[in-house]
Amino acid sequence: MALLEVKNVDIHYKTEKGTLHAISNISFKIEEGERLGLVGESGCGKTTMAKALMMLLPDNGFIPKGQILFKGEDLVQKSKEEIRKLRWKDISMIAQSAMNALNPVYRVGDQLMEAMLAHSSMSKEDARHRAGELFELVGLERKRLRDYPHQMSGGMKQRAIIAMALALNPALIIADEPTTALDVVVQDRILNKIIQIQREINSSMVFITHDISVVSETCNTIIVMYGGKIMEKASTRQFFKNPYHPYSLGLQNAFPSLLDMGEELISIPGSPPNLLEPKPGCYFQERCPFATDRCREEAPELHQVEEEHSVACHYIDEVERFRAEAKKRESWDMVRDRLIAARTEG
Ligand SMILES: Nc1ncnc2c1ncn2[C@@H]1O[C@H](COP(=O)(O)OP(=O)(O)OP(=O)(O)O)[C@@H](O)[C@H]1O
Repeated sequence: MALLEVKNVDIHYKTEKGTLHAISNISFKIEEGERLGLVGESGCGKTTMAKALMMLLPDNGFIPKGQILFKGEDLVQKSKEEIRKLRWKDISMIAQSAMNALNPVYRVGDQLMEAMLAHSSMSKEDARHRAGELFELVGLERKRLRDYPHQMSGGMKQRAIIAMALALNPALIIADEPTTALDVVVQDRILNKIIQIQREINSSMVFITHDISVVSETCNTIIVMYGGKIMEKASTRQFFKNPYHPYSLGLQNAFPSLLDMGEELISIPGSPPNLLEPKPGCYFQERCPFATDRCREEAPELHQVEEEHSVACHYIDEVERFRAEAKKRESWDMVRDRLIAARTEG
């Protein structure tokens, strides 16, 4: 049995303008010790998915369909109290704005101990000892336990938050852009630290990022999301060697560290779909250089293309041509022209 299995999940938000379909029919599994990267542009539903795994959706968010099975038990059906017991101890989260999550008027060490005492039967003495160990583990001096948040740099605060997320050896860690707010050198060090600890405690991890180059370095498996749907799902190795989906090809063009020296950066023209009024067909078709009438009418299912590699595109047989053409700037310029023409007509 997988540690986590997300099965046919939809997530909606009630808004003044109607129901927003943030996640549509998403399924994936995470095995013990696996690191899964959820990737996509802003607004594609990554944070919504992460919050759902912690059952921390805002009040207007709900799950009308599907199951989130953690160790075989459906989190969607659990009571608030049952979920509260799982948080931190079994599933923990390093949130996007984690650094601001520390309470400014309490010492950081006390906050760490409090989190441990609230979610386990540890004695105060054990918690104090463990807090010291954790600080050292994330690369902070023990004496920093006595600091208030304002006495720490951004990187130190983020390390303290990571210590908190790892305190009770959770089986699943959800890291939502855990280093975005930090400078690049610190980012790298902290990412390495998170993975080193994740390996030591053999937890599984969902790693959320808009930057696929981060996934290439940190994850075993990758899911590319677009408009709240899965476009491509593969082992990281497969994905970077043999990407299929035109959106994945576009993302790979847009990240410098994945390109060979000298290749130019090409961004994907246009913006993600309006999820308040989802259109039929493939969500990516407006921005896809290869879209046909079929793509405008019929939404593609996820097809398996290789072992543990699935793609939601009608034209997987044409992947060789797509790969060659997606490398050319003209292919994407043509999309830009098409979008401008559509806007002028509209
Ligand atoms: N509380 C909310 N109420 C209404 N709509 C929301 C709410 N939170 C998110 N959304 C919408 O749900 C969709 C998915 O958003 P989400 O934040 O999950 O995406 P994301 O990929 O994590 O983006 P980012 O990287 O910017 O956080 C977007 O269209 C967003 O506007």
